[in-house]
Amino acid sequence: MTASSDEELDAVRRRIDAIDQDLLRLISERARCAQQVAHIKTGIEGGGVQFYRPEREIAVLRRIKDANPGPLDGEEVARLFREIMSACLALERPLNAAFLGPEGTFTQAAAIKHFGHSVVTRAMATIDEIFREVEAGACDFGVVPVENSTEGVVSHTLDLFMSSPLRITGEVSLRIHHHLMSPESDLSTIRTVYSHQQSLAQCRGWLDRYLPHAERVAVGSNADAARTAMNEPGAAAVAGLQAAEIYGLKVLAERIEDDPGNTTRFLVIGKQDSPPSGQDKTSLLLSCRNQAGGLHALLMPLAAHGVSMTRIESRPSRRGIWDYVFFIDIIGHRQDLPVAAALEHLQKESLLFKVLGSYPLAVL
Ligand SMILES: C=C(O[C@@H]1C=C(C(=O)O)C=C[C@H]1O)C(=O)O
Repeated sequence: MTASSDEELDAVRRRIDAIDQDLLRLISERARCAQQVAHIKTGIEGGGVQFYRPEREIAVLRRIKDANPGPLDGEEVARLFREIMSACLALERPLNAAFLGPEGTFTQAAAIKHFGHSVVTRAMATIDEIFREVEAGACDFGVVPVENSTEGVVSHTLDLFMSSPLRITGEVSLRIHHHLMSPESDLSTIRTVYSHQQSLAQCRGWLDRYLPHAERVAVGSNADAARTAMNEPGAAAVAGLQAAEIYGLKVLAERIEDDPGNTTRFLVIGKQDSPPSGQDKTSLLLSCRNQAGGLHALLMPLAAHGVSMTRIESRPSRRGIWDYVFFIDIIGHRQDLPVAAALEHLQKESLLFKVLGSYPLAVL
């Protein structure tokens, strides 16, 4: 390196150091503003303060993405601001979120993607337990898997909504990469593969090809699988990278999912409703009369008011053999005029009518 390029490098580094000082000062100033917000909120609302405002956070992230001058990618800057807000909110009051444990599951990764790293994540053994903890007020929010792009819907989660008073307050999509990990170093020694049943299904092609003789054992979660494999000779787990790190396993094969676009959608559940953010989604639980044209009558009001439906799932209601309920997602907030009109109309057509929640479309 020449003397002049050395000097040039030094000059740029000094500039970076000065910028970091400015950033630190600005971030601290922002954090003090968040503290003031907390103070004002407590004054106005007294005991029942809602510190976390999802619609406000989403507005901040959208604004940042729209104003982003580059060269950093929009998603990247939004992620940085997600973390700044997470830390500022924790100064007001730390949030806690129940997820499907143990440590290292994709549900935990989804919780952190949604709330940022300052959220306190609490591992639960089952999806039922997540609902119960949030219902009891022991956790502010819960994060539950609801749908996978290759394996379809997580029906247990949908079933729990039938009897729960909780609301959907957000959604998170996560790209899922599966890895084969083991205490062993050689693929040929693997006799048992542990994983969650959905993950085994998502890697079926790879497992058929490379481990055709290994037994596949379904367990409660991917992280459980990693923990089990840790102490068992000849065992391997299919799980995410975090699990390999937490349980000290060697990654024998990376990204073994059959579909490279493999994505899982998670729902954030809580007691509070999210106010309109301008770009929202509403989830409904409906059931119609068991007669010809029943479903058609349910969907008519949506079409009549120009409301788009993005998903429909049917589930047996467990009340009678032919009695089905429908989980429907539509675009718009329940308070938006066309949606409000469609919902009023729908309610008259349905036997069972429940708005599971209106929540902002995910930014990250
Ligand atoms: C600062 C506020 O409280 C929280 C923190 C936010 C932030 O750091 O930008 C935004 C929304 C709230 O979750 C607020 O309500 O404006």
